[in-house]
Amino acid sequence: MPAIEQLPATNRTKPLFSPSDATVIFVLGGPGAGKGTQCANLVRDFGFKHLSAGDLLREEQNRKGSEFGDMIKEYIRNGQIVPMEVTVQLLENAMKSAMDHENKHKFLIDGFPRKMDQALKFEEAVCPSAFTLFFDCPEEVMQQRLLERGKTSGRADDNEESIRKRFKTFEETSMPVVNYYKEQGKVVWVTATAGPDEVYKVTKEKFAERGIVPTSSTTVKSS
Ligand SMILES: Nc1ncnc2c1ncn2[C@@H]1O[C@H](COP(=O)(O)OP(=O)(O)OP(=O)(O)O)[C@@H](O)[C@H]1O
Ligand SMILES: O=c1ccn([C@@H]2O[C@H](COP(=O)(O)O)[C@@H](O)[C@H]2O)c(=O)[nH]1
Ligand SMILES: [Mg+2]
Repeated sequence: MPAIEQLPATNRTKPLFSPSDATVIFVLGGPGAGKGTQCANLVRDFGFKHLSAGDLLREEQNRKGSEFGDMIKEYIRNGQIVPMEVTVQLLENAMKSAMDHENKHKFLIDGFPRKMDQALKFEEAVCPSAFTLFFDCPEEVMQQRLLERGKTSGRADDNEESIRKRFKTFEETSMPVVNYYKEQGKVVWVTATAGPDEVYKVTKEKFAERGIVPTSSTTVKSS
């Protein structure tokens, strides 16, 4: 990728894609709320393309020759939000690739936007969002899940110190984004304390209320 100030999305003031080119659903929730878990269910049943901002950043961090690798590593370990130019560009690149090579046009953008500047820039330069799916979960529950996941995940931020920092960033920086969309009536709110199956059941019900149904339910079975 070019230097940060030369990234194409940075200076664009009209969205590259319109809502008729691509459906974008932002997926938010605290660290460990179950965003990735539920996105996997939605991909399986609804045909979405799942783009996790965290996964794209980790991929860029590990890409040989990336000029952003060291910076990303530090931000992630400290639970801070990487400068938005990098994340917005990674998402734009991934969307383009999915549209061109996989003919996918419906996106779950997981763990993004985590900060107001990202929300505004993405919608200005890449694509307006349809709505935000928000998984609401108490900190104690999320902490338990993350510590459990940390036994095997190998993630540099699944430890007590990083988790504490991630919770702080979530409350101070990411919840204002959820509230911004909530004020516009653009949040689908799901309580995520129960087990994964129950959370998914409620998610599907809320999607159905918006007319979004599993792709398999429209498939005509051949005899
Ligand atoms: N509803 C649930 N009940 C119990 N455990 C869950 C539930 N949803 C997810 N988990 C488990 O909790 C851990 C975190 O889930 P997941 O990775 O989906 O969360 P996340 O919101 O994507 O987290 P992060 O913000 O760190 O990426 C995983 O080990 C997952 O298996
Ligand atoms: O828009 C984003 C999304 C994520 N980050 C950084 O990545 C980690 C991990 O994200 P997960 O969604 O938990 O995989 C997050 O704590 C941030 O440090 C980001 O900077 N910007
Ligand atoms: Mg995740």
